[in-house]
Amino acid sequence: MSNRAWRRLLMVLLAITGIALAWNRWGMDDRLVIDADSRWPVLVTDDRDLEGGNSVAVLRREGRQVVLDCHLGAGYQYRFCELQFGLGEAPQGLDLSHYDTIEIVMSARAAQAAVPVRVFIRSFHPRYSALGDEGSLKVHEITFTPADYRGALAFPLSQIGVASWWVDEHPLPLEFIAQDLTHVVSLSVATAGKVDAGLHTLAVERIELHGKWISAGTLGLGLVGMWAATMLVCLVIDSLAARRHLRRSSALQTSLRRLNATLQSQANDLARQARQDALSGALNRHGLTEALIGQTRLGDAALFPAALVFIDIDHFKQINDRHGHAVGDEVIRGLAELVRAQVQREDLLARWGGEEFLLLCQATPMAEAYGIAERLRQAVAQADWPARLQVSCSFGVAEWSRGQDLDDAIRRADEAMYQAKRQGRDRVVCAVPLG
Ligand SMILES: Nc1nc2c(ncn2[C@@H]2O[C@H](COP(=O)(O)OP(=O)(O)OP(=O)(O)O)[C@@H](O)[C@H]2O)c(=O)[nH]1
Repeated sequence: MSNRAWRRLLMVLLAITGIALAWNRWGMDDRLVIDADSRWPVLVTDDRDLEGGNSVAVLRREGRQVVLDCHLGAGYQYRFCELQFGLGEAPQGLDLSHYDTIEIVMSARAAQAAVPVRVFIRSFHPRYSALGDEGSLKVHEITFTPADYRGALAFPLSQIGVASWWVDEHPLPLEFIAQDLTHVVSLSVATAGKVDAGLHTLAVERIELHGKWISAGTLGLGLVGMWAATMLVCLVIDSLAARRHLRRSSALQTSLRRLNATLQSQANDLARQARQDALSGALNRHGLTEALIGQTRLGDAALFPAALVFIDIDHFKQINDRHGHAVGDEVIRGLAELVRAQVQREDLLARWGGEEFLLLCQATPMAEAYGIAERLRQAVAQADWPARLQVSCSFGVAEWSRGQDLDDAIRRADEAMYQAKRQGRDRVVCAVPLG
């Protein structure tokens, strides 16, 4: 992905994150109202079914309020009256877990005085609840005095903990004694414990639950997931693209390397062709000059005194005329091979003209050069030539000493070779007679 695409993606993710967080903070409200007009059925209960219980609960409606008149009797130890809103049938009930605040607008009086009340939330759980047995529902409980809050109290729903007496009566593993509001069956307001007998009036105007469709925690997790998933997908796309790019560039590199090698070998061929005679494989004049420049770098001592041997095939025209140019070519090639086989590696052999070769022997005095030429002459005479030819060569030998002009030395060798021709061919003549 390009930098621009990354920047755009980051902007989009930041915008989504910002909008979602702001919406969660100031919007996404979920509100549940429980009052006289809401759809929840209302009923009252008292302790008359219990041992000695003689409290009497009466339900009535007064304007917008649901009122419980409770004649709290002293017969039962834990006397009570209760006003209950049925929120759902067990086992499903109603899920209140996503609400975080509860607001209660109500009053509670007894003998003209403010009294405390209890709020119960009962919920079902298959681990400890049985269908049809209200006593098996988990009881969450909080006690407060409405008058202390001027009749309107709002607090976090998490403050309504599991009733301690319920925990005592239900010895369960720890994970089952925490608040659980996922399957709420009822929400009640009841007289508090240990209040005096007599007439108690509990008037509930409204109970409201507030929350968010999505809790801040869930939203945070969702946003982190969105960032992580997007980054992961982008990184995978990027790494696939990088691998594709790498494959393409390595293929390109390979073909460039091959092309380079081909060009290099062509350049080497061309350089060799520029220095070499194609027919005989010996150096050409330019090649000899270059080779000599290379030799002079090694120092004069390695080169001088050098011997120049001019070699010319005798009556070569006749060979061509009688046996054709192809045979003539073979003789030229054969002579070059024969000379190379007879001399040292450092000696330089160049094709000087049609059937003429120039051999340059380094650090070779005249007497030794004469010996080399004579050996070559005999080798030519004894060699097997195509078409059973009898081939001979004339040799002219001259010395090239330090400080002497090379062209001069070549001319002297050439003249010596012509002298050999004149003297009857198939012989070696030195430019300076040997002592
Ligand atoms: N086959 C062949 N012939 C060549 C080549 N280059 C030159 N020649 C021939 O070599 C012959 C040289 O002839 P000449 O210079 O008269 O010398 P020659 O016949 O060897 O006589 P002498 O040198 O006097 O012994 C010519 O006929 C050229 O055409 C070549 O590359 N291939």
